[in-house]
Amino acid sequence: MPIKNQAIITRGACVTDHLVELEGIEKRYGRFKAVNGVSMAVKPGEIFGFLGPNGAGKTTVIRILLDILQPDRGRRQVLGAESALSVGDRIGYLPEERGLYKAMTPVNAITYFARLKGMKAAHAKERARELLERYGLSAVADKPIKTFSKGMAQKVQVLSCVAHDPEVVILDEPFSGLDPVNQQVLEELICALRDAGRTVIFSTHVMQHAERLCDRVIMIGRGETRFLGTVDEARARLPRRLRLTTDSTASALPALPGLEKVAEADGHATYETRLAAQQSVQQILKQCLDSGVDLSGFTVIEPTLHDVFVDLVGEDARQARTAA
Ligand SMILES: Nc1ncnc2c1ncn2[C@@H]1O[C@H](COP(=O)(O)OP(=O)(O)OP(=O)(O)O)[C@@H](O)[C@H]1O
Repeated sequence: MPIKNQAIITRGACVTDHLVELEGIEKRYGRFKAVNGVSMAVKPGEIFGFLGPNGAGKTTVIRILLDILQPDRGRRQVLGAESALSVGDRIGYLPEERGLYKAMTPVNAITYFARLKGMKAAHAKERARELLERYGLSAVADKPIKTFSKGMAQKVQVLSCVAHDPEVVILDEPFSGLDPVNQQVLEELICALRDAGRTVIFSTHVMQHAERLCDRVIMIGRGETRFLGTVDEARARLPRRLRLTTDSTASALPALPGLEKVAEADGHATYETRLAAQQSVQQILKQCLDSGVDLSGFTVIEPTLHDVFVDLVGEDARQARTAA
């Protein structure tokens, strides 16, 4: 299938190398401001993560992007168009609310959605069978969806939104409801889309998926951007930590930044300290040995995207829960 992505899109007099752009998006529901000044841009071929706790505004922003909702303020463009509706055949969208015609078979459902996006019937059916085979559903390809588990039906819905080979794929919480094996299958599908030159945007609050898949992420908390950048840039926001295991007492340890006991078992205690950006681990170990500390182990802990999420939007999540 030909790759339709254009590296550079001309929009009126303006040239942009972004497939998707949002600028200063604001949205109120009544008096409640759900989105407050979100700006972001997605480049061709990127996997881009929309991250945030429940109620952060992810679905609202995605719906604004797709012209399903109107913003109160701000500008958007998708594939060079001001309205995603005018380039709908080049977009694949998995909405947060799942829904398929239960009496249909997966082959017919995928064929139906591909035809709505402009594919010829025979080609759409061939593509449906090929996808079902590739993603482990060929044995049930001709069974009614009403006999499927929730996860199987969700896989069919994901395949329905990529069957027409869209340039941009937008998936709202695609991993929710899938077991670990099918989460892995979905990760493979997202990587296959990226390898074929497609652009994928997905929302999630499970950081491990974003950490493994995303080139860049936006973290939203209570409608506001808390972070925008690469996964490495996100992780670099937090210090590495050094974990030390010893049977010496805490008072024997040298004064280390943020030192705290994190575990105790069989006469050994484990402590953690923060490492400064360029600080050498050897230097701290030497300090310990010079102080007569009997170390039985040490580990350097790199911050994860989950740690950054908790640090940046954990408070937003707690406040949203209190307000609910
Ligand atoms: N139609 C609506 N009317 C009033 N408030 C709404 C409406 N839709 C969403 N909201 C509120 O706007 C905020 C953002 O909702 P949104 O669904 O965009 O968040 P989200 O990040 O996708 O959340 P989740 O991860 O739970 O799906 C929430 O506080 C939600 O209650």
